[in-house]
Amino acid sequence: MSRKKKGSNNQRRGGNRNSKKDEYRSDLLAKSDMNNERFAAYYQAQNILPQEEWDSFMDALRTPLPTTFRVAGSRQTANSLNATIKDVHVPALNDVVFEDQKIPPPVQIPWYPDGLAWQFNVPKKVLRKSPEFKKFHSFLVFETEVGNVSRQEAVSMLPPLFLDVEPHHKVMDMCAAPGSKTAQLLEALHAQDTLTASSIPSGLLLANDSDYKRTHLLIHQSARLPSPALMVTNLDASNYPSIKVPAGNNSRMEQLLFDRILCDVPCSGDGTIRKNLNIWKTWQPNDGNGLHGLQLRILQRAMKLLKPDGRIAYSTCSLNPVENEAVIASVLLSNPEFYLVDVSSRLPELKRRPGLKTWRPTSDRTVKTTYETYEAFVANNPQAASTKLTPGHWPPANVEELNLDRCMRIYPHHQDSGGFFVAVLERKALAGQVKEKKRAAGSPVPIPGAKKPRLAEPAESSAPTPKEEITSAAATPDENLPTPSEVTQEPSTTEQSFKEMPYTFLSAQDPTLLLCINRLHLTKDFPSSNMLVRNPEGDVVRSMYLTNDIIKSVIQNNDFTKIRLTAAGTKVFTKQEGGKGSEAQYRILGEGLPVVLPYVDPVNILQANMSALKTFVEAHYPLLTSFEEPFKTILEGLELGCHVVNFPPGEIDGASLTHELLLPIWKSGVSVSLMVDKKAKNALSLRVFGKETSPPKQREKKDRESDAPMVDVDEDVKGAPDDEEDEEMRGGAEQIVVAAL
Ligand SMILES: C[S@@+](CC[C@H](N)C(=O)[O-])C[C@H]1O[C@@H](n2cnc3c(N)ncnc32)[C@H](O)[C@@H]1O
Repeated sequence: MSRKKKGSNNQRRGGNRNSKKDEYRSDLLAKSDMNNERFAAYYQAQNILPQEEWDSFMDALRTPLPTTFRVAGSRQTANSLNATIKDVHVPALNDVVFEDQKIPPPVQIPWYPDGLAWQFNVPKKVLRKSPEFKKFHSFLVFETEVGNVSRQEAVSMLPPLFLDVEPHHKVMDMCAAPGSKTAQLLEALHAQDTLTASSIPSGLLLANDSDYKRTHLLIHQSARLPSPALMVTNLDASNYPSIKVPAGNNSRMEQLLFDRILCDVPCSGDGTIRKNLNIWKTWQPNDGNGLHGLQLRILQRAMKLLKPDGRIAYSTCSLNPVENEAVIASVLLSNPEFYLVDVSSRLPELKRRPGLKTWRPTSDRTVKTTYETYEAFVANNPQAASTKLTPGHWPPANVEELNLDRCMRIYPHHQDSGGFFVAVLERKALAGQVKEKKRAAGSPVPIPGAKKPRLAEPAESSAPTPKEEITSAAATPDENLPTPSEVTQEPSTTEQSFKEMPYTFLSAQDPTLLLCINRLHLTKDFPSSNMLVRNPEGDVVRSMYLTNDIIKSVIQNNDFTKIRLTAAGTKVFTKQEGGKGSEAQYRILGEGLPVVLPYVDPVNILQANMSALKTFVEAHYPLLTSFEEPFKTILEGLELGCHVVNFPPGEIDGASLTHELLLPIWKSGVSVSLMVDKKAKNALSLRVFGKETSPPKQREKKDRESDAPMVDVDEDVKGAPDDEEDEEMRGGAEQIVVAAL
């Protein structure tokens, strides 16, 4: 393969950290090298498209994928930021001409609800050099950092949309990392959030991934929408243990079953070939063949965890029927209480093709031959038994009865997207459960490698006693982790020993908790019995987390020395050492404020204005004397510690705040500071005042350091990756403190 000249971008972005990815960047691989005879022969044999579409399909695969993003966050927040994109940014990009060429502005993806997803196709050079696009690009970068924008492939946004999640649903995301779809599910659970305050959903989202490092990436990502209803586990989804919860009001325990389950399974990922150019070089049919068994086991397990009338979305970013229709056909055969849902009238603007009813697997790397039936394959391959191919890789005899045409295939040339597959399955009402039990003993399709799932034991045994408290968001995402499409290994969760901290609920009378509630002026209805800490002694050492009732019940009734629980609830309070001479106190974390806000006594919320906001944003530790009256006197009269400030909409010097903003501050002796991390502050400054904040001046820093809080406000932000290329892998700032304006 010939390569075009290497750009200098790689060096600029920090040496060769991304060398593996950059090697295959679209501007480094000539179109003429985007060929793979095996790929073409295989998909021609599968008849995935009418012959007349083949050339446009292949052409689309050879063109770079447009940039797509989703306006994230709870509904009101997202709608508000979306209006800014539509009414401010897009008009400014409407008439951009670059090197004599008109550059098209971003457009809304037509099928995405409420126009919240966008797409644009602009060369990097334009993003760097056109002042209008440069400004828009900075806006996107900052909003992504604070979690208001999610750079996500358009097709990857699809599966959660078919689940219709509601705030009371119990939802499971079986293969969740790095978490772009988890975020969508969380947003749906939090549909009732307002611009400034978070709701506490009665349902839950259990997000799981078998890769430990990627689980922490997931935790990092989902901290963009802090939720007391989120739990993260690190387990093999194909063998996921049953979770116990009390049955109604009596003391009997029953298995927790889910209303909605997402199975976005590991796959060969050839639908991502437009951005993962190495697939051109490496593709061969056994990639998909080898994953079929794991995909099947994960989906089978999901089916056992689903409530009657519940719904599953199964998805892959692969075009291979062996990973798609073959998996669906096999599970339908062994679970007759399930059926494929006809979703053809949903998202009417989405161009899709029905699922296949015939396909021809092969284990021949060169794809010289493919086989219509398993029997034909065995007859022609003496080594058949040593391949990963099973009868379940082929269409079953009753394929016509399964409605496989209800599956959705998304092809790149139809709407300039990646390739994708989604199937929506529902479980029939209760009578089906009886059938399921009868069938379980002799399911017609053997599932390669299937194990009996473990049952969670009652929470009797004590948790391990690690030395230090670990905050759930402390992981540093690893940029060299494989992208989802590259995950082709059988999972192993046993590689790392299980060192998670225990989860201990505080007594509502815990003296430190009570002190904290008093100092922060929280109302009596604050759910103090749902506060947990994570350290072996169960004492308040540093941070306190809030969960909803169902997460509390799950934690209290299951043995988490056996279920690898890596996060639960959301961190709301953390200890703040005082400056010189003042005692330590607890403060509301920026990310926790929306959750705590409904319980902050309104009389204790300080009222500020645009001038105060400007002072807070321009300096890092502004002196009390730098504020205008009457806010200056209000600040001077405050006790030291954490307070909440309300900035109502307003204008100053041409800058405007269009929605109310509530932020935590910390008052020290002579200065006061916003308790938001640098990135959030930058995004706020850019949005309201049109400029970034400046780094602290040496002088300013020196003058105030004796007065400033001992812990920097950035203490909770660790290791956000800075690779803008890979949106699925991209983490964001951990604190979502600034709602969209
Ligand atoms: C396609 S990716 C998921 C992408 C994710 N849903 C998102 O939207 O960000 C597949 C994920 O499955 C995980 N995985 C692989 N084998 C697994 C297993 N046996 N159990 C659970 N997760 C598994 C991988 O670590 C990977 O993160």
